[in-house]
Amino acid sequence: MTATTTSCPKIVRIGTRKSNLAMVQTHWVRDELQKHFPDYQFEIEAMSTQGDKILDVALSKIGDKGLFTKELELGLLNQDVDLAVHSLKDLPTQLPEGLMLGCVSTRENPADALVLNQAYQGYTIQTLPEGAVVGTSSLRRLAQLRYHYPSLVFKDVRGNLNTRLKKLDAGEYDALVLAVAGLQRLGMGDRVSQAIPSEISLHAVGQGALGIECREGDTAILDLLKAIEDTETRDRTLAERAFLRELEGGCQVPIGVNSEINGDQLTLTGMVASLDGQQLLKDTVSADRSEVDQIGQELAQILRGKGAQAILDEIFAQIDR
Ligand SMILES: NCc1[nH]cc(CCC(=O)O)c1CC(=O)O
Repeated sequence: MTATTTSCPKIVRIGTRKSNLAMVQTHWVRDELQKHFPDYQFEIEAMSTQGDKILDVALSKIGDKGLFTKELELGLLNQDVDLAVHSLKDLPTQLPEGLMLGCVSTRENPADALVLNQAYQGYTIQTLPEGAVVGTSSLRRLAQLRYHYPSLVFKDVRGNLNTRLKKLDAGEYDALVLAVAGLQRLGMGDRVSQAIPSEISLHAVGQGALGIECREGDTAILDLLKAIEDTETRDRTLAERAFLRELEGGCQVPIGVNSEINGDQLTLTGMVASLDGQQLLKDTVSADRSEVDQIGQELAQILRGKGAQAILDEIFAQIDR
């Protein structure tokens, strides 16, 4: 018998959705981990989630709590996978018992993107003509754009990114509003006609960042995840998530944010808007970046003081949560 020289590789199983975007993101995570830990073997386990199966119903009508994450979380709890890669935007602010947000990795441009039909090239969100048909499935985008541009016509759009772009190119819409990050990650950054300024559209909590979920206290996995953590993105998105959690909103309510870090200061701007575009409440809180939860909670309290709860209660009454 000859002694073997290679030790058995440690296997880490990574759970993901099957969508193109999810697969691109997960391959990135896998490649990064592999670079840092050449002795490990990383395997990808792709699963369908509820949100991938229900494609014909407006997201805002289904409610969104865990729509894109539940199956992956079950995989973690059942020990079928060791970590799950999510678009942080789709990860609920309250995680199931026994699971935690293990790390947040680098963020792409978190802004919303204006994508135009050929006949509308050259326009911006500010110059689109009255009556132009803008497709979005997000109540947050809808409420803010209605507030600023009441003469545009808004129409729901569903399906994966390619389906949506096909509908746009076929003339069903004159423009779409999508996340810059998703288009960039899929190599379609050239379809972004405009990154919509944050004065017009505050992005979704966590937009453009990846959140990696794992079992609570799984120190072996948490040690690996430290290698791909981006601490600035982590602090910004933790403050954003604290804000959303305090308002008890999911990704399908008209709540938007913007965050930045300058030195030790973290600045968080947040807004809550009514669906008809009549009301839009907005404010900003700055504090030391170590105070992520307090920043998010304080901003939520300020907006509550201005009347945010009444706006949200009316919306919650319409959405099946
Ligand atoms: N809710 C769907 C979703 N989840 C993540 C992204 C894009 C990438 C990201 O925001 O990280 C999208 C599509 C979109 O909003 O256009």
